[in-house]
Amino acid sequence: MSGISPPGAHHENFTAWAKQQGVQVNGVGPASISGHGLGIVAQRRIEAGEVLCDVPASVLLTINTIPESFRQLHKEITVHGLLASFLAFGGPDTSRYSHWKKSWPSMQDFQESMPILWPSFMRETLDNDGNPNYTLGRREYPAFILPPAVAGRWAHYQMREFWKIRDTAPMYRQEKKLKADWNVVSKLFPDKTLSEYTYYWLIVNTRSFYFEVSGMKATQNHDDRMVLCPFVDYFNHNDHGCGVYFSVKGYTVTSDRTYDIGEQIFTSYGSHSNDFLLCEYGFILENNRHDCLPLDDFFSGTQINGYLKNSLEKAGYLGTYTLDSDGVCFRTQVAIRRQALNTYHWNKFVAGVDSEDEKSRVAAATLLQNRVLLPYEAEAEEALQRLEKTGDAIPPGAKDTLINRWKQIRDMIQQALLIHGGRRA
Ligand SMILES: C[S@@+](CC[C@H](N)C(=O)[O-])C[C@H]1O[C@@H](n2cnc3c(N)ncnc32)[C@H](O)[C@@H]1O
Repeated sequence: MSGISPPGAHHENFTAWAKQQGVQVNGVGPASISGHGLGIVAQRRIEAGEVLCDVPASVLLTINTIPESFRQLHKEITVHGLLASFLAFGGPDTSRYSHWKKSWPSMQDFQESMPILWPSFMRETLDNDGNPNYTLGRREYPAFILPPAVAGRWAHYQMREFWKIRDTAPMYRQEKKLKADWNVVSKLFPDKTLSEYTYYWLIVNTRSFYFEVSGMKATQNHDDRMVLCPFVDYFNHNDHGCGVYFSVKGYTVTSDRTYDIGEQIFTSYGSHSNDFLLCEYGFILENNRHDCLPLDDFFSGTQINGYLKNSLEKAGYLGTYTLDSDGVCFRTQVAIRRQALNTYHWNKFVAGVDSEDEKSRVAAATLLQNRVLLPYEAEAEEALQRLEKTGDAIPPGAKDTLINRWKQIRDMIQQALLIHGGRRA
């Protein structure tokens, strides 16, 4: 099949090692797949419901696999941070994993794909020529080239309140987590560099699986119940994919449908939007049934008056506003109508009474268009224009991904403008 080639010696060695450790592999194997790094392909026709691989718990890398003496050095650290520290600085105790380590992507791969590693100017406003610009001219319109749902910044004048980075944005939460972990680890290994640590931290970020093992505190953060699972970490993600099941015995991957020989087989990492996938895994899907855009910023801070906000809260409709290929969600419709309609009509809408007259419908559609959809569309148009002009300071992989992502965002918004009556096809 086009774009699929043999994986190379490191991966053959790793697969042989994994099998020696008790990993059972059935009718599938790793391959190099263009645009996907390594992935898993069918080596024969696969039927639905077949077990494709089975990884015994004894082979997993968990906090319990890490020698007690190494673990004890790290007093307060996340499981993520500890696994990364062990892989980076665990010395001879990690030699068992040498074949596995050689099967992983390089730091350069991460620099191309992971927003957290992209050059810092990419977080700044770009001027009309696509150059970083910290002091915009009066006639210039600013643009941020990282999507708001990744970096938490907006350039559109209506969203200036969010000009400053929101520390709740996914990329900044990720940075905060890395910084906190490195704060612990750098004191234990003062001669090591942040770059060495970051590489393994991102390996754990992009390749770990949810698991519960004894020794994890009951209070352990749900997001931090993670382990590394050899071979299963070769599977790439799709919005439909094979089931990955865990039990105390280990992990099993079972085929969700039939596959032809040479076809790539995916698992699903979860119901993630493309902005989430970009931030956490460094890629986006061309078609993603879970894709959506959060709209909460349009109803936060001074975007909405306190009284209306309180009534939304009382009614259980404050926050979690989204837009997807079907338009804006019902919660968003409720929040818009809280601002566009009087309380009587709003209460009727919330109660599901279909009493909306033409005047109310137009008022809600206009507000949605002017407050949310047009500013978001302008954000996308400006980002795309600047991106087209940026030179080679942006890693080529990053530029392609961002252009594709902003186009998806723009398409979703334009679709919503059609659905909600703001624009004709
Ligand atoms: C668990 S690993 C999967 C194996 C990985 N492709 C490799 O080369 O080792 C997760 C990483 O694979 C890549 N990936 C997963 N699904 C992808 C997809 N649908 N398209 C492109 N890259 C994908 C991303 O780089 C992601 O961070």
